[in-house]
Amino acid sequence: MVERYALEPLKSLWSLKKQYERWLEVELAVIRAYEELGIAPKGTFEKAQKNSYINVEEILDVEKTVDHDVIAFIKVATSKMGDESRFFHFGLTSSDIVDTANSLALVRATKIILDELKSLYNILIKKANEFKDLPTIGRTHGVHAEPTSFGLKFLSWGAETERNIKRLEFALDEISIGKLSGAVGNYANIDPKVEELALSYLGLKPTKVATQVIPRDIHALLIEIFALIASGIERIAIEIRHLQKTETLEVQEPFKKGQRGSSAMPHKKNPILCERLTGMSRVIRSYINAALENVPLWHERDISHSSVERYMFPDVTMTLYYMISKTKYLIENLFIFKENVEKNIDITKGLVYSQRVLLKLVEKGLTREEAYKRVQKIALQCWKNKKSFKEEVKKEFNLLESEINEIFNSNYYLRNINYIFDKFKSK
Ligand SMILES: O=C(O)C[C@H](Nc1ncnc2c1ncn2[C@@H]1O[C@H](COP(=O)(O)O)[C@@H](O)[C@H]1O)C(=O)O
Repeated sequence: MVERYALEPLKSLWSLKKQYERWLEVELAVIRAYEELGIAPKGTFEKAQKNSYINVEEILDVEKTVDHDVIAFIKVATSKMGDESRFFHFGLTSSDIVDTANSLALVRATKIILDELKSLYNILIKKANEFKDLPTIGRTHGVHAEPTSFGLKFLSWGAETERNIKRLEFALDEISIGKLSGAVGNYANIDPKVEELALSYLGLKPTKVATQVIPRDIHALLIEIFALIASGIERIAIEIRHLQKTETLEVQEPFKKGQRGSSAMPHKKNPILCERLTGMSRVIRSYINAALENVPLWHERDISHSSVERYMFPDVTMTLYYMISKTKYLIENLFIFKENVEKNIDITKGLVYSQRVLLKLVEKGLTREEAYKRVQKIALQCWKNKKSFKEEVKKEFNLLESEINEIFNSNYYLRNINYIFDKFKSK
């Protein structure tokens, strides 16, 4: 992970020290279960907990010799224990510890991300309501289409965030599993009751069917949903970048006191945060492939997924957490230039009302084909000669002044906006 983007509390969650502490948490939960089930003598858990020892440097030093990270951990963790060490890692394989501890880390990281996502959702919905009644030009293919509500942009992002919250809650439930079923996942050397009880202490459920590891499709889904969330944020960032173009200037991302836009051009305020969010989204999406390639492992497992996950889990969760936090700041502090929003509706001199002219003529008895041809003809002339479409419509068609004014009115396009907002609320 790039230090520049590493935010607490996720940064320390992925430290090596915290990783060993989670491994110990799992090992101790198993000892507690052994004691509870009468397999280990009373007091074993308390002694094991008291005498367990973690020292990152010492573990790394032992690893240099044994070239096996879990074995190095076990050696150091039990180095100050007495007889209770007999129950440490008893009947377990390394991945019982690593995978269960990974689940703990992912559950904790996902809960932090979920809270942040819910907070972003609230900010988006607040902005949606604030700008619900502000007309803006809707653009399709980058070309002015028809007026719409400025608040609807925020509502659309909020609705997407709401879907992503539900998806992430599903993935969180799916990843809330551990496995303590031994070398090939068949409980040959461990009683399934130990797994059930130990995992319950950790707030996890047993994996329904495991090999030596928890199946990687479960992790892949989580990464895909993280990538979906990142892409949703990129959608927001791209909209803001487009709306911040000099020619458009409807919005501007926050620009702090003392901030400088360009080393060369002092006049500039660039959408640097939105561009960063766009780039980060690419990085997160790029992990989808690796996550999917982790799914087909050899036989009861191979360990090709492990190195991938050392990058992927911290990188994806930390980057996403950074992205959501910054998007909250971005939306809360976004400059919205209402005058430009309103002004831009009219830069095509009324062409954006062409459909309403067409429909009025059909209402008055023209065929659709005839009406389309006649409206398109004057619309294209107006486009070419930069003439007012409203004035040409007045000249060309026999319409009442009141009908013309009703047609060329951006507020008309907001007539169902409350319906849309209510429909969203009532889901
Ligand atoms: O309980 C066991 O250990 C069983 C063993 N399977 C293993 N399970 C978990 N870890 C293992 C396993 N094998 C190796 N290692 C150690 O994993 C580390 C992998 O390092 P990296 O590829 O850098 O992520 C690296 O430190 C490896 O030494 C098996 O033979 O099935």
